[in-house]
Amino acid sequence: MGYRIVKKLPTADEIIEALPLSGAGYASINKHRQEIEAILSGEDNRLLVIVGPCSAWPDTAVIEYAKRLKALDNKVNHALKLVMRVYIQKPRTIKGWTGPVNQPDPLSPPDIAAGAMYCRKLMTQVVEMGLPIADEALFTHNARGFIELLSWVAIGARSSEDQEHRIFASGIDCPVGIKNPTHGSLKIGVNSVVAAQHSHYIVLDGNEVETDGNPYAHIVLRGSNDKPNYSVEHIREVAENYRKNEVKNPAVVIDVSHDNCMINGVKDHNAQADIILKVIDDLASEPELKKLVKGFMLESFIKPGKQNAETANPIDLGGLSITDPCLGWEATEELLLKLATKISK
Ligand SMILES: O=C[C@H](O)[C@H](O)COP(=O)(O)O
Ligand SMILES: C=C(OP(=O)(O)O)C(=O)O
Repeated sequence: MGYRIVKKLPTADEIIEALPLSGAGYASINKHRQEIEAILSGEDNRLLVIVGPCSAWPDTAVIEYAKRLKALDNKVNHALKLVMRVYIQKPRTIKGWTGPVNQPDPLSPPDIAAGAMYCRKLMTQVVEMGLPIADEALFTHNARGFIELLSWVAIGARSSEDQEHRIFASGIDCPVGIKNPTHGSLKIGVNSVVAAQHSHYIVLDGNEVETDGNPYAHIVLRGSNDKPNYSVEHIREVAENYRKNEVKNPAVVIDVSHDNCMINGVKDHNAQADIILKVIDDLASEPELKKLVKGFMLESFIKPGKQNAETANPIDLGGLSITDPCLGWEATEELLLKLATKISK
C-alpha cells in the first residue's frame, strides 16, 4: 500500500461524547436550518449572509469574532440572516495547510486527533452562543461530529463536479451551497445542483443506502480564472439553466471573495463590500433575478488582509487570516449595517 499508519484516531462517537452539544444547541441548529430553507424557498425575504474567516484559526480569535458577530446579529436580523463561517477544512489549489481539522497548530506537524477535538470544541462553542455556522464539506468521509453542527454547508469549487461530493450533498439534511467549478462553467455548476437535488444509491457503513435528494441545494457564484461572475448576465445564465432543469427552490448565493474579488490577479479583500452593494443596485431593475439572489458570502476576520504563517515573525494571533485575505471587522460591521438598511427601504 502507498501509505503508513501514523496512529489510531478516536471514533466520531468518542469525539462527540467528549465534547457534547446541549439540547438547546441542537434545537437552535434546527431552527437556523429552517430559517435558511425559508429564505431559499422565498418564504422569508431576508438576505442570507455567510460571513467569517477564511479558516477557523486561531480559536481565541474565532471566538472573539463570534462574540462581535452575535452582537451585530441583534442589530441586523430583521433584514439579514447571518451565518458564521467556521471553516475547519481547507482545499488547496496545489498544496499547503489543509485546515485545523488536520493540523490544529499550523506551525507544528499534523495531528488529526487533536484537530478533531479543536474543531468540535470550537464549533460547539459558537453554536452554543446561538449563531448558525457554515463549513465546506471537503473531507466527507470524516464528516460525522462536525456536519450535524452546521446550518449551511458548502461544496467547494474544487469539489463541485466530484460525484462523491454531489452524492454527499444529496444525503444531508441541511441547505447546501455548491460553488461554480474553478474553470467557471455555470452549466456544470447547475448540473451539480441538479445532481444534489436528486436521490442516489450508495454504499454506507456496509449498507446499500438511498439518499433523499436535497431540495435546498443551490449554486454559489465565486468567479473563475481571476474573473468575476456576479453580473446580471451571469445570474441570468444560471436562471435559464435552473429553468431548463426544473430546479426546486431556485436560489443563487454570491461569494464576493475568491475570484470575484480578484483585481489584476490578486484578491482584494476590500473590494468585497463594494461588490455586494453593486450587485444590490444592479438587481434593482431586474425583479426576477433579484428574487433569485438569496444571499452573499464574504471572507471577514478581526484584522484586514492576511499573513503568511510560514514567514510571519512573530505570527499574529489576533485574527489576521493565514489563508485568503479577509475584510477587517470594522469594515464588515459597517457593510452589514449599511446592507440591512439598504434592503429594508
Ligand atoms: O478559500 C481559500 C482558498 O481560496 C482555497 O483554500 C485555495 O487556497 P490556495 O489557492 O491558497 O491554495
Ligand atoms: C475555498 C473556498 O472557496 P472556493 O471553493 O470557492 O475556492 C472557501 O470558501 O473557503
